[in-house]
Amino acid sequence: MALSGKVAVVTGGAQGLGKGFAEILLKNGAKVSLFDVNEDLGKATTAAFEKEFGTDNVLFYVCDVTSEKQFKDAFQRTVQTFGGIDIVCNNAGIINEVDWEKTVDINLSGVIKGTYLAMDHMKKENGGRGGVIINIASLAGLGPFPTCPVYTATKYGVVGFSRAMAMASVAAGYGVRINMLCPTFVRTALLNTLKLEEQCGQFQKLLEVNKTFLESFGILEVSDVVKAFENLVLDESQNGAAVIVKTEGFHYVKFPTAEDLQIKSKQ
Ligand SMILES: NC(=O)C1=CN([C@@H]2O[C@H](COP(=O)(O)OP(=O)(O)OC[C@H]3O[C@@H](n4cnc5c(N)ncnc54)[C@H](O)[C@@H]3O)[C@@H](O)[C@H]2O)C=CC1
Ligand SMILES: CCCCCC(=O)/C=C/C=C\C/C=C\C/C=C\CCCC(=O)O
Repeated sequence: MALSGKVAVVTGGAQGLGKGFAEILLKNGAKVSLFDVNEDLGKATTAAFEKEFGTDNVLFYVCDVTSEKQFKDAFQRTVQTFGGIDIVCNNAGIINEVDWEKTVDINLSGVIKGTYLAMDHMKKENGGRGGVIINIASLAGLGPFPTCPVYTATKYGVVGFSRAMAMASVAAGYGVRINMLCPTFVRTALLNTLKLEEQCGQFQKLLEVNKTFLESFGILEVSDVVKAFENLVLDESQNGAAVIVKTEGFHYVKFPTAEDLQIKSKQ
């Protein structure tokens, strides 16, 4: 998909990976609407992007992905201003094994809400232009991260939901591709939460497990994941596939496709 002139939404775009995804989309000539619950950080990131990429190309909405109303309004206002949506990246995520319901609300329900709202605007049967939805999972969506069982569950949920939606999109002829990104550890603010008792609760004492995992997988830079993201947005050939990002590089995980399961498109 050529990105120039396309319209993108990135949730959790104020910092970390979301900010990196937004920046590469802007560099490729897309218009980007950032949704984030952190107003101060969101405004600061938007101001920096406006300076570099122009005020007509960036929007920011204060939006908590757990709020259906805020999320719906932010999508609607983006469409009103930019004229449609072609790319959505459901990226907002947290780790909180104590308030684990909040983790499920943001990491899984937030991705489901974001995907359904994106589909409302993008699917061809509603007059949308089609496009791509990239849901940010984790390597912990493909294998267990023992100190964060609920985080792991949400990321497995993101992978399962996205695979099913990718096939539903083919069957229904929505014209929207869905992919998942599964990075190992990345140097962002999220990584610091691993040390915090209020976030990790009973699992905080298993610091040795974290140490073993961190030593085994290493730590990626945001730019490593951004490269994989850019490739995934541009490559239209792999609906329903996940991309793993490790320190060695990135590669597709091949799941059975809609075609393999003999799912036919309505159109
Ligand atoms: N950092 C890592 O090691 C890895 C991160 N991931 C995933 O990447 C995604 C982004 O993570 P990072 O950039 O590392 O985190 P981060 O903590 O640096 O950034 C997360 C952003 O999401 C926003 N956010 C949090 N709750 C929100 C809500 N309810 N509504 C809207 N925005 C909200 C925050 O304000 C922040 O701007 C997450 O889904 C995370 O699970 C996946 C694998 C590894
Ligand atoms: C606080 C940041 C840590 C959590 C962020 C995150 O999502 C990082 C995950 C890192 C590693 C993944 C954890 C478990 C993976 C277990 C097995 C993977 C098997 C699959 C494979 O290696 O291909």
